Amino acid sequence: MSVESVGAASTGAVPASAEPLLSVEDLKIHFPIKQGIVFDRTVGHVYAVDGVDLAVRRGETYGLVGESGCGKTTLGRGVLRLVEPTDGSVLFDGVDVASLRGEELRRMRRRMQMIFQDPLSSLDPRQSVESILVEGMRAHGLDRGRESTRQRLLELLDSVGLPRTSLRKYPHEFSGGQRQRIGIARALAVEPDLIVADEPVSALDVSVQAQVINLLEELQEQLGLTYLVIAHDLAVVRHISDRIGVMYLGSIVEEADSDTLYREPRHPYTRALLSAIPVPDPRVEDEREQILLTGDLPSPANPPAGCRFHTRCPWRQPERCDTERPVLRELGGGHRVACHWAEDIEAGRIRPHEVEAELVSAGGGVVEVPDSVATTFRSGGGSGVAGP
Ligand SMILES: Nc1ncnc2c1ncn2[C@@H]1O[C@H](COP(=O)(O)OP(=O)(O)OP(=O)(O)O)[C@@H](O)[C@H]1O
Repeated sequence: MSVESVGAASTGAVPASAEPLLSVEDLKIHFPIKQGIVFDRTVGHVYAVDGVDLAVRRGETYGLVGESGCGKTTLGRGVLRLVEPTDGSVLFDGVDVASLRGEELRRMRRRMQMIFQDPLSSLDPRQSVESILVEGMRAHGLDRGRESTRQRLLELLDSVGLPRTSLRKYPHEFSGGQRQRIGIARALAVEPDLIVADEPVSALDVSVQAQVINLLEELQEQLGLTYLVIAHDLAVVRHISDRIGVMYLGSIVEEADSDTLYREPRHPYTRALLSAIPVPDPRVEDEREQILLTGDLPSPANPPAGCRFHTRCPWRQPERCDTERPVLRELGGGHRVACHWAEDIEAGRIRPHEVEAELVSAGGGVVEVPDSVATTFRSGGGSGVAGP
């Protein structure tokens, strides 16, 4: 079963009026770059997360997508306060996470759990499944006597579709998909409200990806969970998300409900990402236009001034794009975009530049470019974001 065979996307399940469980406001996470014999000199910063605003509603799945290195994992870790933010705030259930200390922080942490990309490296190979699951319960005072703990462990195994005989086994005795189920059971063991899932299926065979995604969706329905799902794969994000935020070099450049984002992408970067996804019908595939990005992702240690995307943008307008950083602004219906020219591009008032003399047809062949139709661009480095 491929990701394509996952049930219908869960778009629009949570009303826009629903209150946010998680609000991230102008979050910045900058890592110092140290030099010197004892690394005592700060010579710069990696601007991994550089002004992110987003809100995840209760019961919703918010998908965060972007190419490798754009800051998705750092943002997820910042939300859980596994890394200290440089600036901005993270509100969980209305409480500023940075204000919490000691017991209060520990209690808040129970309510926010993380699922990791590689279950093998996130599970201790020396611990049995029982010990992995009990550890978190014990830390949060949820192991209430031998018999009820055992009952709870069996329930957890049932809920993630693992055999009850799994308790005495060790991570290496399971397949990749089963190990991810152990990771999910470990997160569920402490009864969280929010799960941050960082590339939850990208280390798995395509054949088991859909099973794990379906499991996450079923658990959400049964337990009323809220998800922040981080992925570089647009197909995974589309199928699981109610809303999607597209990240580029430390900030969100576009946000909309899942259907709207795929139907009407308004930021040049999102347009390029979506146009890179192959269409199964070969006739449509041959004829459609593809925007392939030129150049690589700039270094987050030295991001471009103005719009972070201007160095790769086919619609760049020199003065303003090079100097003025666009804010994430509302276009209506909850669709937000950080581009000065979104309306002009949509209306065709601004045409894309011809960045190279030749075009690549989506079918792969190089074609001559008539001057007037320079909407397809030859890739200089690829987007790095996978299609379905
Ligand atoms: N602890 C750290 N110290 C210094 N730089 C870091 C640290 N953690 C991450 N970075 C840098 O921050 C940037 C964003 O990294 P991050 O892992 O958040 O991106 P990502 O979008 O999740 O990419 P990937 O999908 O490859 O994990 C990268 O340039 C990375 O090298």
